Amino acid sequence: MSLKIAIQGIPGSFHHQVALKAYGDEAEILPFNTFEAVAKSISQGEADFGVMAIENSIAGAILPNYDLLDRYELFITDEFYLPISHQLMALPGQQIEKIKEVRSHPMALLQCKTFLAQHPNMKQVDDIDTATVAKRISQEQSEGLAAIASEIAAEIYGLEILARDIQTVKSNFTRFILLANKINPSDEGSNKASFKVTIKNEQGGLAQLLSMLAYKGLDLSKIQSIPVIEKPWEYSFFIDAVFTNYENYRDAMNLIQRDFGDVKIFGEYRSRK
Ligand SMILES: O=C(O)C(=O)C[C@]1(C(=O)O)C=C[C@@H](O)C=C1
Repeated sequence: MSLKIAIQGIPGSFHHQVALKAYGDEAEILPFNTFEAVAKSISQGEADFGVMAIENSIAGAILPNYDLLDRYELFITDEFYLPISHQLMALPGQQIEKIKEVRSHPMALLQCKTFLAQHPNMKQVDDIDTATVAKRISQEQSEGLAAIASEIAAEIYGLEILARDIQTVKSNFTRFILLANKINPSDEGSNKASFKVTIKNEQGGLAQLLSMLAYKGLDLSKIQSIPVIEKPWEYSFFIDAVFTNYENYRDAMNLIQRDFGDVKIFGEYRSRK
């Protein structure tokens, strides 16, 4: 029986590409319009796994997805870095000067900010995902409308590329997390963990926490503060850390719980960078 994989988006979207690369062409893809619906599908066990973008090298973190990970009690089983190239596409035969509106996923529009600033005649509109816009343009034969999406989306939906590689810098990556509603069955090769620490707001508290993590040999690849919504102006810290010694990493987790505050571990997996 093939695995059911929840994603936000349709064939041709970047999530769809990651799902096939990570789980194989045999996977059954469950497409959703929102990240929240993806999280719900995984937590209820409808999907075996899910794919969720968490961070892009140009546009930064997708903050609401940290909250979904936490609120739906999901676990990170792996990560995936996809190189992202964006193409401006429209119906065949359209001229770039005649494009009045460009639609895409908000993260994709952000990654093409410099190009879009050079084309002020194009009104920018957020949409569900990159490929959905390409599909709609094709189905409705919309003139004067362009999508920002992948080359694969242009091929699938029969659109013509009007401008290539329009992301602000050529080397552009999105980090995706692979999610399940159960913890990773202990992977001997784990050398990375994602966890949330909620500490009291005391002078030097965060500095001491970071020193302890460094002392225990944890190399932080990301730290993201997220508001604790029940307590205005208090924050949790979502941390990704790489380690070489599993025992030292476990010690660090125990020390956080003993001396600093609450720690919630989202997953231990292999670093793919
Ligand atoms: O719209 C898509 O194709 C997506 O897969 C979404 C998404 C994102 O959520 O960041 C994925 C990768 C790119 O960073 C741009 C958009």
